[in-house]
Amino acid sequence: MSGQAASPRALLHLLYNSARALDVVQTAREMGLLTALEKGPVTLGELSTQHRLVPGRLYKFLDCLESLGLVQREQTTDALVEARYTAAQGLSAAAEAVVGPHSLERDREKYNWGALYGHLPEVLRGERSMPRDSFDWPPSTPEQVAGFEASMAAGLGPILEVFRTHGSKLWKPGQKLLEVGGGDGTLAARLLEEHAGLTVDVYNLPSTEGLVTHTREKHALGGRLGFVGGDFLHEPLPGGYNAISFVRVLHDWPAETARMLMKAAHAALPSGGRILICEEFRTPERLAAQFFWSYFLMGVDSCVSRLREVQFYLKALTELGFQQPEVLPGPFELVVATKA
Ligand SMILES: C[S@@+](CC[C@H](N)C(=O)[O-])C[C@H]1O[C@@H](n2cnc3c(N)ncnc32)[C@H](O)[C@@H]1O
Repeated sequence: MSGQAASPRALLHLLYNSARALDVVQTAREMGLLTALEKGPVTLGELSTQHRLVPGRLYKFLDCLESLGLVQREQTTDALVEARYTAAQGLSAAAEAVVGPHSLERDREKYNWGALYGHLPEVLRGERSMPRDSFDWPPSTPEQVAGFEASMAAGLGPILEVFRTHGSKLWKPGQKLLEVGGGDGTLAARLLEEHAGLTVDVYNLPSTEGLVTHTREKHALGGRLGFVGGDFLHEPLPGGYNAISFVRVLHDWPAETARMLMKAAHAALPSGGRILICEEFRTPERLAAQFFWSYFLMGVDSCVSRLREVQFYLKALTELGFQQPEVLPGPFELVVATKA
């Protein structure tokens, strides 16, 4: 794949055809064509025989995928059936994540984005916002709290993976973690299942206590999964922990608040205690994955929701006196630093 961005005009043509483009991608996924293409190169002849498809029609179908930049074609003769195709590595996994049955995008559709759709001039002028009964930040009604935390838990996959990859380096038996803004406790529960000697307290707004209780019961975790109700904007973080984590929390707040929270963690940790920060650090691909929220949150001023470069955190942690800030690799990176 060239990896080059489409020209503005090409991109706009594709955007205009987005419903049809999705139909093509979904069909390719469902018919197993993406997997075959990813194992490629494969010729049009082979692909149409394997899947019992009409070569001339499949060629046009593959033109659609090629225009989207999802496959590359080599054509050295005039014979259509000899055209050879290769898909971008990771295409099947990407299609699964974005258009598959458990797609994050599908989950986002339940939010009332239609309240802004077609009204962006008023939204941008500050004359129209997301109705608070549709979405409030932080979530206010019990339904909003439960719906929001369930959405967050559904998107934990890449986070669980980075924690799993570095688990043996991160945790020692007997350690206690404070999971700040820890949602319904799903991440905490998964960490507890993987690390027998660990205990975790979720620190979250008091309104989420019932959700964490439910998670504790669902995973049969007893006293290993605790809950500390509080509001980190108005109270210090509690002490007594070896590590404090912020997972998809700091990016919701302006830089000053994010720094204030890292400072609160520094104050609460003992010497040798660690801060862990995991969220989507800003890259072009992640900005694209964030498109829905960039759009939706135009109507919600109380939620800053910005993807920050990882350097922001490394600099802030060093300035606060944390030592050896390190970026552990993974589908979302994990920043870890130690209090001197
Ligand atoms: C974007 S969610 C992330 C949830 C979870 N860490 C995850 O990644 O799935 C932000 C979390 O911060 C919590 N939160 C928001 N404002 C808070 C506050 N003032 N004090 C404590 N927690 C807060 C929310 O309730 C929510 O659980």
